[in-house]
Amino acid sequence: MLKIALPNKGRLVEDVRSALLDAGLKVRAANERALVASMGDEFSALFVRAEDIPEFVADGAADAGITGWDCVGESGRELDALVDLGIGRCRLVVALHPRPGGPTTVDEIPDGARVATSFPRLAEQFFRARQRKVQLVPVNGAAEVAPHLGIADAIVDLVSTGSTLRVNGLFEAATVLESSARLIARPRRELTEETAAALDDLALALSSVVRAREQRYLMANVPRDRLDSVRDVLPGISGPTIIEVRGQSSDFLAVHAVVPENQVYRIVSRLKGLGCQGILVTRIERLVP
Ligand SMILES: Nc1ncnc2c1ncn2[C@@H]1O[C@H](COP(=O)(O)OP(=O)(O)OP(=O)(O)O)[C@@H](O)[C@H]1O
Ligand SMILES: O=P(O)(O)OC[C@H]1O[C@H](OP(=O)(O)OP(=O)(O)O)[C@H](O)[C@@H]1O
Ligand SMILES: [Mg+2]
Repeated sequence: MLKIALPNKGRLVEDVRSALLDAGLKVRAANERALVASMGDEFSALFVRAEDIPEFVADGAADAGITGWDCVGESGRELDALVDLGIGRCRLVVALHPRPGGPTTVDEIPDGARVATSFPRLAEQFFRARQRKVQLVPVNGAAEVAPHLGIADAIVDLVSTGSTLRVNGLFEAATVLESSARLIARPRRELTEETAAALDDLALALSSVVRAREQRYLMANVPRDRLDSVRDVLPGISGPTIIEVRGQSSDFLAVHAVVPENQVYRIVSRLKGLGCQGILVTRIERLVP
């Protein structure tokens, strides 16, 4: 059984659970606070803090893990990202407090400025690369209040909607790292053949889920004489599937296609404009090209 380290609380828990479920892996925990659980037939889940997961995987306490890329970067450990799950999207940023004559860019941050962060390693690397000599103030969370408490001049923290920064009167000056949750494992050369093969299966299942989430399955009845125009609107994976409709007026053909989720809105109105009828859009569970 392969051991997969998963976040036990916080932002990633629900989305990770649902991605695994869509991949066919149901976590069967004895109770809410259990630290281990079985997951499908091949895996067991180990619930730990998101930020500890890279260490656990790197040290071999778990065979793989799912956690934020920010946590992996901060750990400084050599780990491979096998799948980007596209969840827990956020950015690690440098944020500043607006004040007259104060810095508005990273290059204007003066030597000796104090920077509050719970990402000291990534922050240190970032400022070193920009030749800024800042003084890091390690905090465990809520870095945004540090400038108000007078203990820091800037912060390095995670942002997604930007509302926490806004509420605290800070503005973004630079991006340190783009993050999302990844399936991680030790470098391939360190894995046994058996472990590598089981992880390939897991990576394939999860990536098929991620791909499916970005796509929709679209069906429509298309006027036969508009087929060429419809083909231009519907790319599909390898072009739309075109089906003769038995019993229906021979003026129509049924067309099925896989289309990007963010284009469904535009495609449906264009199909309508071409005289298509009975347009149906459904979710896809998994997509293996
Ligand atoms: N605002 C956000 N939007 C999207 N993803 C986020 C956001 N904040 C954090 N994350 C992601 O979720 C991961 C875990 O963060 P989370 O806040 O759940 O735990 P934590 O801050 O490490 O611990 P704690 O439970 O003590 O808050 C982060 O490492 C990051 O990858
Ligand atoms: O840009 P926003 O959408 O406002 O999100 C950013 C906030 O989210 C995270 O904190 P979280 O809510 O996880 O609380 P925490 O500080 O306890 O981890 C992060 O540390 C920011 O404070
Ligand atoms: Mg947090």
